[in-house]
Amino acid sequence: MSARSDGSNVIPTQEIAAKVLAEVERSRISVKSAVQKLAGGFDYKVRGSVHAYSVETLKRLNAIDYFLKSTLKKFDGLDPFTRNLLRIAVYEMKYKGVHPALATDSAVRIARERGKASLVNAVLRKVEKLDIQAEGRLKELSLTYFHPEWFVKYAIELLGEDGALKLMKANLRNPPTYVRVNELKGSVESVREYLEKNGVILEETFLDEVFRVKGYEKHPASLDWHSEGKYVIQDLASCFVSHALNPSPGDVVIDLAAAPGMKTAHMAMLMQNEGRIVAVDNSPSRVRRMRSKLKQLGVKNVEIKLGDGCVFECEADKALVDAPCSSTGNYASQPNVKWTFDERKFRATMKVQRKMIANALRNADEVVYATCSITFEENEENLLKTGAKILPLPSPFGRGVREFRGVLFRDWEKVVRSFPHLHDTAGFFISKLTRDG
Ligand SMILES: C[S@@+](CC[C@H](N)C(=O)[O-])C[C@H]1O[C@@H](n2cnc3c(N)ncnc32)[C@H](O)[C@@H]1O
Repeated sequence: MSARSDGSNVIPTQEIAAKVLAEVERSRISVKSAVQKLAGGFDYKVRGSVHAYSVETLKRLNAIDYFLKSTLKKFDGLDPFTRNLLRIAVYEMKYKGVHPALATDSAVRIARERGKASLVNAVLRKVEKLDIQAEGRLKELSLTYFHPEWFVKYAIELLGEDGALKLMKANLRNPPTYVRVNELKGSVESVREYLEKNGVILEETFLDEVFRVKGYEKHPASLDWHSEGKYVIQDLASCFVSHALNPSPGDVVIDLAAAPGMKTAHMAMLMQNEGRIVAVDNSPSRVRRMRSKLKQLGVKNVEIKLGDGCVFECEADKALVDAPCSSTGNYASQPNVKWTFDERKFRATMKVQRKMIANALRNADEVVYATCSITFEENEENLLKTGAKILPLPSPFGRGVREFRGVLFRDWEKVVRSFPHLHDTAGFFISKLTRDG
């Protein structure tokens, strides 16, 4: 822990969180990676508190920036640290329940070292007196529920107003934590016993190897067996994806968007480390992460390939396309995506998704196509456009969308959807395909 220059020993959570947000903005890395990079030397409680400050601020970015832009015309032109320090202070005074004078004082103290104390003080004193005055229903919902206007409109069309509001509220909660036992390294019973002995309260799910964490003294990710790869933290709907493909020990499986390897590792476990999985991804840094993750988890039947999943060739029995997507089902754990995914990225991503589906069907007889997106276009409509034959999947969650904006999807009862507000999971779409005819 570094002492402050004024001699106090207070850990400057706001200061580190402002640095984390500036880093997320600059290098587009996740909050988790930025916290690791900038607060890795602090104990897990400090890291947890910096993470919470950063994530909670990011979740409400549109409303926080509304206050700041109403007060300071040149807000976007500020240096990244000061801009994000102001955001943290506004989060504290408007949404965290910190007394405005206290939030302002701590921000001003931090800004003083950088010669920005009077600016920060003046802005925050004005913000304190401001309320949101939204014009129109969409804008009002957007600023009240902290989602972009286009998403509010889209979610209302897809789910009705009641469903959309419930989804947006669920996106603001901390996502539930699920633990998946890695049976390549330990039995379900031994891991369960270990976690319970360490004060983790577990609840069974419909999958034998997955538990929901109901409470803990220390977060399961901070315990030794997690570093030893005996279990991973993985969303329940994400775990269902590998079961949907149902790989057997003798199979050859191709995973066309594999990094960082959570589902590859799960499939390796279901295959008891036998057969062969070819795991492809086009991101060198994510492939590096996958390599070390698979090693940590004791996975031995995987060939890792840096390549383009849209064209990669490998004859296989089964293929998984866990496609790059808008992450609209993952806003609870990745709130920064809400503010960065635009129309151009949507179009480019959907093109990749369709190419990957077509390539998977060229290489394998059975394909599972999954996304963590809630949009009809990335899911049901993509399947219509690729002309694949859809095989029925059992659903532990809900079913697909039958019709959206005049497009009919007849096979809606064969595919699976999960939603944060309905199933306490990320929003996933999961489907099983084969070649037509
Ligand atoms: C949803 S993530 C995959 C998560 C992974 N299946 C898991 O369970 O850990 C999508 C992945 O697709 C990769 N990707 C994007 N475009 C690609 C392409 N053209 N070829 C291969 N991989 C691609 C991204 O780098 C990212 O790792």
